[in-house]
Amino acid sequence: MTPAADPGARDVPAGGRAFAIGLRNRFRGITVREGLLVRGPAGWGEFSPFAEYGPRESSRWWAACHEAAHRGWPDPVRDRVAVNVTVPAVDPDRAHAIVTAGGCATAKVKVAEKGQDPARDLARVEAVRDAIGPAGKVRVDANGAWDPDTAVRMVRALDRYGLEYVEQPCATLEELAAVRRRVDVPVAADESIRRAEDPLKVRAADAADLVVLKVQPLGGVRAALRVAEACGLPVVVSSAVETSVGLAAGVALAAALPELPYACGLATMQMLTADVTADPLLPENGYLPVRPVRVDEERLRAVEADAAPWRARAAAAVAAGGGPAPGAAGDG
Ligand SMILES: O=C(O)CCC(=O)C1=CC=C[C@@H](O)[C@@H]1C(=O)O
Ligand SMILES: [Mg+2]
Repeated sequence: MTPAADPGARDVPAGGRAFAIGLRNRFRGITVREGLLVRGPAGWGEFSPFAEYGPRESSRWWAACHEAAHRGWPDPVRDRVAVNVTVPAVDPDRAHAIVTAGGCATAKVKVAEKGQDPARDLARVEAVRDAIGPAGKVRVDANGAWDPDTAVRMVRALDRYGLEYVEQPCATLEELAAVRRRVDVPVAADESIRRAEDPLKVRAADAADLVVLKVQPLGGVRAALRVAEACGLPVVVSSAVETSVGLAAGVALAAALPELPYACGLATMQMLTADVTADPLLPENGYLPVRPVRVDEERLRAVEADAAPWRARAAAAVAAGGGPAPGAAGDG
């Protein structure tokens, strides 16, 4: 759903509660995750667009928060969701420890970090393969940082350790398609899918074997389900590194998809140093349970931040959502 399609999504929160929670390792250039939690008749919703996102793009994040708080989600077709452990662009020892502690049969490894030597990607993926064992699955995510030649070279080199797929090796659809023709490893589109019309473009360009969908950037669970349907490609649901409140929306999407052939990127609670619930959405034996999340007042108070700037961001997002469908692409 676009924000404009749900008149209720135009309600600005009066009583939202802001949070600021540290990250265990620097991820996507940030060390603190911030956002607003809003309570409605259907439960809690999370509004946590990254700092650089303007009102138009944030309007979809607001629509997702509003859906969670005021409508709830479609019925699940499964009661648990297989997940991957997420490995930031850390040194091999740390990567090994994260995978061992993660207890998942699939690992997603960040590569192509700005300023890092490619040899560090190889060492990190080698350590991850060692930690997860020969039967485990290893996928890598370059966040669009490689040019096609570098992507082909790096994917072939990293595939020495056995890759399940490579996520967003390059920035554009044309580049993804070119890489896809030249490597045997499947290609996943992530940043290429942020708007409702994007999946059709990904298909038309033959740019990907599968797509990564995130609930907040796409404007909610129902909106993401429609994107999945329009796309016709296998879906991996991934988080935007949210509290358990935001993660629950990702789990709801994964639980409602008719097919779920890959582990999802929803085991990100362990990347944060605290949560807002007494019962965080953490994997058990590589799976997240499909269940509601109850906010714990004491835990929320321990990470609470000034809500005024966040209410202002939400108000700006609501105002921007009334216009034409948001158009700015970006990394969620
Ligand atoms: O998919 C995962 O394993 C965890 C989530 C994740 O990697 C991401 C979450 C939020 C922002 C992104 O930079 C990043 C991604 O690119 O997929
Ligand atoms: Mg990604």
